[in-house]
Amino acid sequence: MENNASNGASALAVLLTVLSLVFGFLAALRRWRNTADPVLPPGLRGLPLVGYLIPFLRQHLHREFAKLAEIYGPIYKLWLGNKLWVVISSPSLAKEISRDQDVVFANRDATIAASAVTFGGKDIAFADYGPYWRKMRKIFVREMMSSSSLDACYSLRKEEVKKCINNLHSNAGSPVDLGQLSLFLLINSIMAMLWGHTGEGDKRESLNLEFQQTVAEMMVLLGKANISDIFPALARFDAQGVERKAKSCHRRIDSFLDSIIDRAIEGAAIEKQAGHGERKKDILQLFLDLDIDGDEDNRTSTTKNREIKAILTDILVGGTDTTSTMVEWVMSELLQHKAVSEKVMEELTEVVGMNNMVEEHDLPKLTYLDAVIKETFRLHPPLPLLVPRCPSQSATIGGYKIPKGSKVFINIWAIQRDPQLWENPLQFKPERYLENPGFDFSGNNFIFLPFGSGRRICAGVPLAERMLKYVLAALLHSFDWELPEGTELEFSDKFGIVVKKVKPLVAIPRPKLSKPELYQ
Ligand code: HEM
Repeated sequence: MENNASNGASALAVLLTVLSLVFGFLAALRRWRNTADPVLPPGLRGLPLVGYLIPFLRQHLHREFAKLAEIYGPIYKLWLGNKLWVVISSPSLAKEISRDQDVVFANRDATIAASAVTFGGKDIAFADYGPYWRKMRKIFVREMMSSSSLDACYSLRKEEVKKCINNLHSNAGSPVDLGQLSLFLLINSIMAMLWGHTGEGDKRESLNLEFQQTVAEMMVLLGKANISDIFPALARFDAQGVERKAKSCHRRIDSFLDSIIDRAIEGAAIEKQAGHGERKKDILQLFLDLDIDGDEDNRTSTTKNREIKAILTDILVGGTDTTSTMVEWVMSELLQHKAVSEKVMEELTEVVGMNNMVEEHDLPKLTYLDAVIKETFRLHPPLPLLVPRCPSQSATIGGYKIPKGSKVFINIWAIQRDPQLWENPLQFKPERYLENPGFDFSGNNFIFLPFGSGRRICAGVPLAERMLKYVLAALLHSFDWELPEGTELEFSDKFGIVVKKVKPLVAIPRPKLSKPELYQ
């Protein structure tokens, strides 16, 4: 009996020991899990809705984000409706996103306006990361942005720049809105490169003008803060009419591109019949000749045209407003900094001479102008938050959890003005790039990322670099620029798809080349 009782007591003791060990182990595991499981980044919680919306609508998003980083640190979160936004403001975290975990963060989160104008995400900028995006990006970079393709359409760019310089010369002494002038110059040059030969003909000028205006309208819509993006439940009301207007722009662009493609196909067929030899191709003709899919027989021409139209739209959207905005910022900084401006002029005189117009082959020798452009990119990046990324699965960044589907912004505006990374960051000092040549647009130096980084880095860098430098060199070498009497320079900016000057830069050109014939 006694034996039985003592056996029962020891069995109970063993059971209790085992149970306490199991519970202890489980509790330890839970504690370990709690510390090992990353949490969401710090940030705003439960603020009244308006608290979130005010910075969003105030159109100073990059500045508001930089202020919040001072409170919450280099990675923080914001809830907008049920959407999680994560803002990154340090080079090491930018590297984690766009280099170390590039594939996970290689998706975009297209806004309603962007979806409406990108042919259902058939473009490069908003296509999901995957085989389609890889194929289109490869074609774009290899066929269009290669040095030989860009050299081949130089004459088309040059003609537009010459026309612009000639017009300015005819109206010399009158004030010019430099942002507008360069936007139309960029749209014209890019249209010339895209379908320069196809677009020839009587109706070209009027069609181009109409198209120019539609593209400019589309830029405004793409940059507009849209409540429907924050609260998808409200999207069907399209309260601000952004979706309706974007679709209307898209229809006009679509039908314009259709007619251009039809004319290109007809033109090529006529030339072939007439037995004309190969003539120089514009980008559209290059594209039409390409076997985009490697499966040409099984695809309709409608699908192929849709893909071509999506890419043409990308080039127009990505390449015009960004570059023309930079022309305006560089010109503003030069008007503000006379000593810098004089050095640029000296370099142009030495490299190009007063008896010549600038040519693209002069550009590599203009190293000081190059530094001026970089310094302007640092202080006024046209896309201060890049194009937001969206993780395709949950990830850990800086020890914090970033859930799948969040919208991730890299605030390069804040990084490029951070006093811990840059000496006297608010000073305009091009010499920093001469002293330290380790800065370029490749996205490898994470304190300087005007074109982004990683696999979704800007696909148009080679063209952007050439066009920006060429247009600036031509404007600066052909004219002296001065502000109209009584006006002052102003540097405040406003957020949009591209961050622009609030007050447009207006300046007066005074011809300075040795002979008037040079302007013809
Ligand atoms: C000053 C001029 C320009 C600036 C500052 C600029 C900047 C940018 C930035 C920051 C991105 C996003 C990069 C990222 O997510 O890391 C981007 C993407 C892109 N840009 Fe540009 N860009 C410029 C000119 C151009 C030009 C001239 C073109 C076309 C010819 C172009 C085409 C594109 C395309 C297609 C993408 C999407 C790339 C992708 O998602 O794979 N850009 N650009």
